[in-house]
Amino acid sequence: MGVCPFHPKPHNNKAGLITTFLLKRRSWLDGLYVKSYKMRSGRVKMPGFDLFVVNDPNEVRKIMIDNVKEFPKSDLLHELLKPLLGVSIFTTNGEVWKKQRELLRPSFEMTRISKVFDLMSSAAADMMDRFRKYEDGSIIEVDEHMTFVTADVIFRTIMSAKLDEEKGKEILHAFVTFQEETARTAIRKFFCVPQWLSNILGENKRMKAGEIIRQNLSNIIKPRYDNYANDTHCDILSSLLHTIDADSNQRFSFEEILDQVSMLFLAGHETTASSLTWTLYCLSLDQDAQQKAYNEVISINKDGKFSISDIKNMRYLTNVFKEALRLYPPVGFFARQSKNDTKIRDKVLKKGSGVVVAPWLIHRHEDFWDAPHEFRPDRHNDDIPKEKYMPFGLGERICIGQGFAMQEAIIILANILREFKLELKDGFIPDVVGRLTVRSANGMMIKMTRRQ
Ligand code: HEM
Repeated sequence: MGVCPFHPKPHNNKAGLITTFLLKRRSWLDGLYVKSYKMRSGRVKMPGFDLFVVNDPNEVRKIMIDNVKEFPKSDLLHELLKPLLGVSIFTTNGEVWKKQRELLRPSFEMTRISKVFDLMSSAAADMMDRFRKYEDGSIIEVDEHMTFVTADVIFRTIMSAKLDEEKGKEILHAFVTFQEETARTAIRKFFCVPQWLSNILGENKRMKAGEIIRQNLSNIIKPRYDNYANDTHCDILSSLLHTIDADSNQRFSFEEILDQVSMLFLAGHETTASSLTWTLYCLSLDQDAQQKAYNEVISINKDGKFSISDIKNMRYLTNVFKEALRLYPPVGFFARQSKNDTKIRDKVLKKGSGVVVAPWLIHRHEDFWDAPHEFRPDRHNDDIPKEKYMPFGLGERICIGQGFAMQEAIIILANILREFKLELKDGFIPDVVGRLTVRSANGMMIKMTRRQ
């Protein structure tokens, strides 16, 4: 038996068009219904878009691995994220994507070296100092802390810069606005709301938020770009600055580098922050799992600085994190489109139709899991087929930062658990919303008490 963390209750029946519009404007999870967690595939018809949701493992394999060229990343996703990410690896396709992935690969090999581990550990140490400033037993909104520390890790590892608290607040606030407005823009596009109305309803606000984030990143990157020959840093930005494009034999332009860094900032902090907040939530609900994780952490290292091998040996804590990723996959859906007319199961798809593989549904599918909504870290003692568990994606578009994120998450969790006992604030229920990532709209209120 495991505890059953909160998730939005699905509707009994498929909602009508207007209801769908109103519900999904807030969160796409609000539009799900009971059958969504049982079906192998389903079709969502909207005035401006035809969408196929695919849960069936064989079809998922075709879309994400065997036939991946037929199901590129969606143009709509690219268009929606462009104000922030420009033309970067997360949304590009074909040769452009291939080249960008090649360009970034060596930087991520760097994440295995101890320098990155040390940078993550120092960001975690600063986070612990922030927690220690609260009175013992305070109720703390931990989501804000997880967002800050993960953004700080990205700043330190990618740009060798510490995230300053004031600037941090400005960037993270702009990012929340960007997320909320992007989800709304998507729904407006599905329902053919005209562009002029969309601009009034939030599109301008969204553009402004994207600009604020890019301007802040640009302020750090530009001096280093202009003076790249003397750049002695050993970070991901430095490797981007020194890379020569094999085709043009030129350095990457400032805009190209800004696009990649903005993308790494988005993909690298938002997802990890979401997963850490949900892990702290699950551990606060499941005191037995928390005690087991705590025992493991102190049996490995009671009071010293954690080493890379300490972190690797935290098997149970890793299972806890994986189980939180199952229940609350930060990237709740993967957006693709069909390149040609095609067929999925018995359904005919027209060229350009939207195809969605949704870990949120697959990870909670009734045919694939026992007690799908329960938190049971021990499930991960067994191998789980990758078509049924894919928090980091699948196939050639799999997350490039997976190793980075796993290492970072365990460092942060181990530091918190060793020093604090976590309990959910009495009566607190998270407001689970699906936007670009799966987050709690009312934060995460946790009582943190010092362990003696
Ligand atoms: C718990 C944390 C994370 C989760 C759950 C996660 C999840 C994912 C998923 C599901 C995808 C594939 C999306 C798709 O196929 O549509 C992806 C792609 C990507 N992620 Fe992550 N991610 C995490 C952390 C990170 C970090 C820390 C970085 C970088 C510092 C990163 C960088 C990327 C990049 C660059 C891609 C695009 C890869 C490509 O298309 O070739 N991610 N991530």
